[in-house]
Amino acid sequence: MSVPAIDIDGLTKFYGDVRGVEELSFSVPEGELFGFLGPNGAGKSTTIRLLLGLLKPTDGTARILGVPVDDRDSFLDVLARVGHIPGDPRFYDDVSGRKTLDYFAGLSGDARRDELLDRFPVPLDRPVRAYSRGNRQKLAIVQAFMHDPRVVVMDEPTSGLDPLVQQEFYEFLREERDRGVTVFFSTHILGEVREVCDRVAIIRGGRLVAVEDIDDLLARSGKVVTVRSPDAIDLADFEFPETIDARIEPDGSLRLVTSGNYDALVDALDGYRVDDLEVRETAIEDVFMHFYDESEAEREDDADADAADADSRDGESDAAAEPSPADAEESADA
Ligand SMILES: Nc1ncnc2c1ncn2[C@@H]1O[C@H](COP(=O)(O)OP(=O)(O)OP(=O)(O)O)[C@@H](O)[C@H]1O
Repeated sequence: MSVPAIDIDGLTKFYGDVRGVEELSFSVPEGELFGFLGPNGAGKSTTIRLLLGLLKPTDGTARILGVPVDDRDSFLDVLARVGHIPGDPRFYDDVSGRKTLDYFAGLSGDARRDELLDRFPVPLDRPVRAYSRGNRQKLAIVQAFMHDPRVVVMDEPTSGLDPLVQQEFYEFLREERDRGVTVFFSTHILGEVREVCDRVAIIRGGRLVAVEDIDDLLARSGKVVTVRSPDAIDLADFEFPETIDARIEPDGSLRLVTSGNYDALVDALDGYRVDDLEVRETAIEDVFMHFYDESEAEREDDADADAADADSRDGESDAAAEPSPADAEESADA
C-alpha cells in the first residue's frame, strides 16, 4: 500500500492550559480532496500549523508523504512538494504581485505560473498593499500551486473570493485531484464540503468528531418526510425501526427523518387524511448539526467531569486557568 499523503497520529497541542487540539488521528491518501470542517476556534489552524511544522506539538506526530515533520532535513525536502495557503495570507505590502511571485519562484519553482494567472488573474504590477482581499487570496492561490505541488494544505482558502471565482477554484481543485494531487483544506462552510470534498474530518473543541465519506454520510443520513394532515398526528404511530427522528412541528405537521423504505410509513398514513406529503434529501446542515450536537453533549460531559475533578481537589480553584502570555504563543524549534 502506498504511503498516505498526510498522516496524523495522536496529534496534540496545548497553549498553556488551553486545548488547541487533542489526540487527532487520521490519514489522507494521495489524490484525495479532503475537507477539514469545524466552527471558529475548533482547532483547524492549529492542526495545519502543526502539520507544516510551524508549531511544535505537545504530543503526537504528523507526516507528509511519509516524512515526519520533526525530521527537519528530510521535511524541508518534502516542503518543496507542498503548497500552502495560510488563513490570512500576508505578503510584503510594498512589493508588486509579480515580484512576490518571482521571490517564491526562486524558492521552489513556477512552472505553472502563467497558466494559473490566466485562471486567477491579479493586477501583477501593483503593490500588494493596493490589492483587494479577493486579489490577495488569488495571489496566494497562484503562489501555492505554481510549483506544481503534490500536496496542498489550505486554511479557509475561499474566504474573500467572489462566488464566480469560488466556483472556478472548486473546478480547479477537482482537476488537481484528478491529476493525483492531494488537497487538504479547512473550512467552516458546509456547502463547500458537500460540493468539493471526497471525505471530511469534522473537528470541534480541538477533538475529532468524525471522519466520513461525504456520499456515505449523506446516504445514511436518510430522507426528511413532511406530512400535513387535518387530523391530529400521533407520534407513536410513526416510531418504526427506520425512524431516525420524528417530531410534530409547531404547525401540527409531522417531520420524520427515515433511513429505510416507505412501507411502514405508507401503512401508518392509512389512518390519516393527508393534505400534503413532501420527501427531500437531508440537508448537509442537518447531518453536521447532528455531529456537532453529539460533540456538544460530550463536551458538557467533560465539563461536568472536570468540575467534579476540581471539586475533589482541596485548595484548588475550579476556574479555568488563562494561559500566561509566555506560553500562549510558541513557535517550532525549526
Ligand atoms: N497562539 C495561541 N495562543 C493561545 N491559544 C490559542 C492560540 N492559537 C489558538 N489558540 C486557541 O486554540 C483553539 C483552536 O484555535 P484555532 O485557531 O486552531 O481554531 P480554528 O478552527 O482555526 O478557528 P478559526 O476558524 O476561528 O480560525 C482556540 O481555543 C484558540 O483560542
